[in-house]
Amino acid sequence: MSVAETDMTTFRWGKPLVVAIDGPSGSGKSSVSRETARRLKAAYLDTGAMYRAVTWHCLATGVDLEDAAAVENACEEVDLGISTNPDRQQVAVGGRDVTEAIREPEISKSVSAVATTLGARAELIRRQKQIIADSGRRIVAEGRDITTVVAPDAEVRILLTASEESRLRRRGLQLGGTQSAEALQEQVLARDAKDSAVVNFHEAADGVFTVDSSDLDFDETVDAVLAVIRRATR
Ligand SMILES: Nc1ncnc2c1ncn2[C@@H]1O[C@H](COP(=O)(O)OP(=O)(O)OP(=O)(O)O)[C@@H](O)[C@H]1O
Ligand SMILES: Nc1ccn([C@H]2C[C@H](O)[C@@H](COP(=O)(O)O)O2)c(=O)n1
Repeated sequence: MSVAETDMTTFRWGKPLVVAIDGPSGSGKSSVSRETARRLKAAYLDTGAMYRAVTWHCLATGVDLEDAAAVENACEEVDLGISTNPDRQQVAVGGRDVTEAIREPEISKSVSAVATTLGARAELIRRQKQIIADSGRRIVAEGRDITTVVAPDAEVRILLTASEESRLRRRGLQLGGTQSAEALQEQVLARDAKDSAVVNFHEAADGVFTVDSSDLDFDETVDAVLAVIRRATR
C-alpha cells in the first residue's frame, strides 16, 4: 500500500474532516497547517490572510482604521478571494493579486485594528464558515478563533503553542535575521497582546488538544499534529 493510500484510509477518506488549529503568532500555525493539509489531501484556509487582505483594502482606499463603522462597512463590501490550495496560496482583493502585499510590515503593523473591530470579525467569520462548508468539510483551517468560534464543531481542534523564546527565534529566522529584538517583540508579542483583547488563543478551550512545539522541529510538529488527528478520529 502506498503512503497516499495509507493516509486516505487512516484519515477517513470520504468522511468530513475539519481540522481547526489556533495559536499565537510564530507558533507555526500557517506552515504546520499547510503541510498537514497536504498530507491529508485536504484544503487549507489561512484566516489571518483574510484579516490582512481587509487591512490592505482599508489602507489602499483610505478607510480610517480607527473608525469601527467604516472598517465594518469596508469588510462587508470588499470583494475578497482566497485560494484553499495548500500548494499555492493566492489572495485577491477586487480581482487584484495581493498575496505578497499582505505580508508587508505595514499590514502586520495595522492588522490588529481590523481584527479587533467586532463587526469586521463577524463578517469574516461568516465568510470563513462558508469556505469551510464549500470545501466539502475536508479542510485544515487556522487562525485565532477557529477552534472556538469559526468551527467549534470541527472533527479535530488543536491549540498549537510554543514558548515566547521559540516564537521570537523562529520569526527572527523567518525574516532573515534582519530585525532587532525590539522589532520582533513588537511584531510577535505586542500584536498578540492587542489581538487577545477580543479572542483567547493562549489557552485551549474544552475538548481542544494542545500541541506544544517549543522543543520540536518543524517535521516533528507536523507528526505530532497528525498523531492528534489520528487519535481523535479513530
Ligand atoms: N516546530 C518548528 N520548529 C522550528 N521552526 C518552525 C516550527 N514551526 C514553524 N516553524 C517556522 O517558524 C516560522 C513561523 O511559522 P508560521 O509563519 O507558520 O507561524 P504562525 O503561527 O502562522 O505565525 P503568524 O500567526 O504570525 O502568521 C516559519 O519560518 C516556520 O517555518
Ligand atoms: N482567525 C483569526 C486569524 C487572524 N486574526 C488576526 C490576528 C493577527 O494579528 C492577524 C493576522 O494573522 P496572521 O496572518 O499573523 O496569522 O489577524 C484573528 O484575529 N483571527
